[in-house]
Amino acid sequence: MNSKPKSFSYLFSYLSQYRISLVLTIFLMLIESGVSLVIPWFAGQFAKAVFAQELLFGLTTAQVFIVWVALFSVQAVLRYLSVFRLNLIGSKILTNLSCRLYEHIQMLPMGYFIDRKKGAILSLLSNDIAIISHFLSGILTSLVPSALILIGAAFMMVSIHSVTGLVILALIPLFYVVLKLLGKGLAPISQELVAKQAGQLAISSENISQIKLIKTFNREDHELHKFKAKADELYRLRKKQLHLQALLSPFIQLMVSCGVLAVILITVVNYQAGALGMSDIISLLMYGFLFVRPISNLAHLYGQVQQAKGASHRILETLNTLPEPVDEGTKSVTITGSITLKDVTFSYTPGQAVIRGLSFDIRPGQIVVLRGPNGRGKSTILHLLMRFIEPQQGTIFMDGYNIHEINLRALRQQIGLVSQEVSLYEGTINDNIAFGYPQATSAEIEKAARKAGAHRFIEQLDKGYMTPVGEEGVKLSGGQRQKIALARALMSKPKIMLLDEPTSMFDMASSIRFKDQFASILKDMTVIIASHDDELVKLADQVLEF
Ligand SMILES: Nc1ncnc2c1ncn2[C@@H]1O[C@H](COP(=O)(O)OP(=O)(O)OP(=O)(O)O)[C@@H](O)[C@H]1O
Repeated sequence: MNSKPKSFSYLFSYLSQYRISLVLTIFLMLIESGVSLVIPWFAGQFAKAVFAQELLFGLTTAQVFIVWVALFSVQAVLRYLSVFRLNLIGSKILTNLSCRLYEHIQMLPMGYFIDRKKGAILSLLSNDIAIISHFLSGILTSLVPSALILIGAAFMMVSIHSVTGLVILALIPLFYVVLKLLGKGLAPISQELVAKQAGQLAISSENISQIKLIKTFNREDHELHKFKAKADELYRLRKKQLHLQALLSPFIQLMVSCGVLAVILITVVNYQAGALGMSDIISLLMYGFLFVRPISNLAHLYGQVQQAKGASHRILETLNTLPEPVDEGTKSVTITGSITLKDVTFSYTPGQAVIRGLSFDIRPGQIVVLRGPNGRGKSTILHLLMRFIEPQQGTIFMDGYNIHEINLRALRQQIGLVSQEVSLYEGTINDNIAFGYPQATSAEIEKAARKAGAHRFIEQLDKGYMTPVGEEGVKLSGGQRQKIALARALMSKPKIMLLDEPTSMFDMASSIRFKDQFASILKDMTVIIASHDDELVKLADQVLEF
């Protein structure tokens, strides 16, 4: 994994993957721009022939018009092809970059997710990525043909009449200065707008996932008020942005119109002085008008750059966050289940240790109960063993190996975890039980479900194991979800089983059955249970009090 910090230019490296397509598209654009530049020249030649009462290249007037229509048609077809191809490249960048970012986000340590709202991460993968891909493909759509037309038209004008050409060229730095001045105000607004949009997405995503809570406490009005306040903030920012953007366009229009007027004046004066012919005037005016499109394209591009800067800042911050070292740790050991903690200290917030200097030894196959009041750090210990979080001091050993030496994937493969908040995926019960072991047969799934005490309720469902559980398992009860989570953890036959309040949602009968069959359900495993349940304490070989 490349740990060198990635900068804005890294995003441009995505363009290099589409070299051939880009070269082809730029080639199409060059031809299109060439055709656009030929048209005024052709008009001038045509006018010259008409005034001289001669045939243009030996063509009749009707044939000249056919050539003209042909030139316009070629221009239209080339424009269609180049715009389509560029948008296609933009979509490919969008797909590629979002997959790359998603891959990276998945590999980030839990700390990244603890510190951020879900909506803010979703906004990275949707809003920010879309802004960047539009920018990357748009920069070429606008920059290449616009620059070419500007240079080509300026060159043609200078070659027809140097003074006129130079007046137009003098407009370019002036245009740049105006753009820069307006852009100064536009840049922070655009960046703030993108950040605020992400914030609003974060709020709505959180509210929708907490809708039950909002309804329970009749907080709809309050939440709506909060949402409206954010929406108003966004509106005010958008208004400012629109105001500046709206100023940009007439300013540019004004400058371009002044430029065209200057061309008209100069050409008329020169025509009267006999320095220019009518055909030159026609060509010069057409080249003058040709300037309008690239200049407004460049102004639009400038606005896009400001937005892209904000979006890229957040994307790069995420891409520069180091992923979990999943492939580090050379030892792919098969653990037997012995665990040692030596002077382990851990804090979520610097200076506020949740666990301080903790040491204990657990032998393979032991049942250990972590007992203590709420908030003492029982779940935190389970998360340290999973390496979701890392201790600031001390060492954790498994089978005598420092867990940093054990390959992280191999380590997690051998540990089962049933969390306090059970997470199920949208899919069937079958899919959920086989989540960590997709090659499982129906018989294996049923066996795990029986052990977890889930088989009976599953059997009673219309579609049995093929019953969809809904998003996050909403279609199942809390106890049913807990049983499925237990079956899922049992499927991979872990050597260490971590259970966080495993029976908290079980009914009395299920709870008794679980405790009665505890030894056979969790046979050959080291079991660590965080629990307040005194009945479970009776099953323990070791009780660690906090
Ligand atoms: N992601 C987090 N960020 C900051 N503090 C946290 C985080 N998770 C837990 N804590 C804090 O760490 C402490 C220990 O939490 P933990 O969940 O490990 O306790 P617990 O003993 O399992 O509690 P319970 O019996 O209620 O399940 C608590 O004070 C909690 O506020």
